[in-house]
Amino acid sequence: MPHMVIRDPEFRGSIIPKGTVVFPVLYSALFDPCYFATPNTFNPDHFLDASGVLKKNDAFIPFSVGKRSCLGEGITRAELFLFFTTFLQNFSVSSPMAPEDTDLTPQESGMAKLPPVYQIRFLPR
Ligand code: HEM
Repeated sequence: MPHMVIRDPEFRGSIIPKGTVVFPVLYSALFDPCYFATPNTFNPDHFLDASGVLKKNDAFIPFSVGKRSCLGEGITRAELFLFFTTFLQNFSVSSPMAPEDTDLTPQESGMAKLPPVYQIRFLPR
């Protein structure tokens, strides 16, 4: 989302004049190799410590940060939790292909990274 600076802040040695429109690029944090060992691959270890316990990753900011961060973050997190727990309680998920043969490389598409088309099998538990 575009934002406009309301003062003349200094950022990394440069003054950003009041009124300048700034586009925060969340991509630069969400794919930062300093915080994600393999930023371009599906890797749950990005969010687990050495013991397999969930850990907070400061660069995981899909809802942005600060005063104008997403107002819907709470409801979105709750919905995702309810959706996936209900879903996994009721279905077994598998792939008709061997995992190593499934290419999950995102297809670039302007503003977003879209997943490629692939098949998944859902079996009622
Ligand atoms: C996966 C789902 C969602 C993601 C990843 C997401 C992400 C974002 C991001 C990145 C922003 C911009 C923050 C900024 O400008 O710094 C934003 C703003 C906003 N989002 Fe979401 N959002 C999601 C779902 C929702 C939902 C479900 C709602 C409403 C129920 C919502 C309401 C808003 C509102 C009102 C803003 C503007 C906040 C402001 O400008 O003060 N979002 N969201």
